[in-house]
Amino acid sequence: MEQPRYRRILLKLSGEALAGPKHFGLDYDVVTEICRSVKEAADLGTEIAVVVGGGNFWRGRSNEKMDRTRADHMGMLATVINSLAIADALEQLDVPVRVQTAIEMRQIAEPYIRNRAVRHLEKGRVVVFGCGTGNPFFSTDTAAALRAVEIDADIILKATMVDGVYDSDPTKHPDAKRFDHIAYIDVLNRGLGIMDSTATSLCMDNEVPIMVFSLEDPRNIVRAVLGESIGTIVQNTL
Ligand SMILES: Nc1ncnc2c1ncn2[C@@H]1O[C@H](COP(=O)(O)OP(=O)(O)OP(=O)(O)O)[C@@H](O)[C@H]1O
Ligand SMILES: O=c1ccn([C@@H]2O[C@H](COP(=O)(O)O)[C@@H](O)[C@H]2O)c(=O)[nH]1
Repeated sequence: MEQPRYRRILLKLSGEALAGPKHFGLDYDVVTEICRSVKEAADLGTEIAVVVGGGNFWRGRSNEKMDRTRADHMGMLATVINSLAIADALEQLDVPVRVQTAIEMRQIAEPYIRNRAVRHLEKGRVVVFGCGTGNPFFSTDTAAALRAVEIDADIILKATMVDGVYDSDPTKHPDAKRFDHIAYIDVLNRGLGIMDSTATSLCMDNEVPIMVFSLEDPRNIVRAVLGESIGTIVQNTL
């Protein structure tokens, strides 16, 4: 059997990608396809924690008329909807899974308890972290960075709408150039918007590498876990 490159990963799933062709809300078939690849990756023996975005429902910063804190609370709730959908699809595929939320909602999910999350991972359960960091003015990328550091993940696999980090936003600049590798400091100095600067800084300070790759083909998750060169690696040393 093929060996996974990483002992423990933090998989950051784009919320937007879960909407599929409808571009809003959840497409359960898309969620299931992604979860098939998560199962395949888990079967390789790598421990998997998941943080999912909420962009398929709501992003606090996009709603300028609202009070930002309240809008961000709504965004965090959106991540819980996505987390529960992922948990459901994984369970239907017979993958053991637990959801933990940064804001308590005990009737729905476990509260986030770091040691408990690690224990779940050691037992081979996928752990899905909902509600981001639990604080407004942050993003799920920052939540992914924070949880990755807390659980001592080897890498953040950021599965998103683009196939890597470019020298400018490729959705706005079709001639943008993709990097195979880039240093965190260059992402920050060039102001590249693939992740927010808080998330990038947290990864840089704690030396957690990030692999950015496209979720258009969900099997990229398996390729990434096997250490194949897909997308862009962000780390300190090039
Ligand atoms: N330099 C860049 N290289 C690659 N993508 C970039 C760059 N600058 C901006 N982007 C944008 O970043 C987006 C990915 O980041 P974003 O945080 O929006 O995704 P996400 O975390 O998958 O979102 P969500 O979970 O909220 O749906 C891409 O779709 C792309 O438009
Ligand atoms: O720690 C966090 C994480 C997220 N939010 C809010 O949720 C939405 C959705 O997250 P994305 O990372 O944009 O997918 C985000 O726009 C925030 O409004 C938060 O407040 N705190």
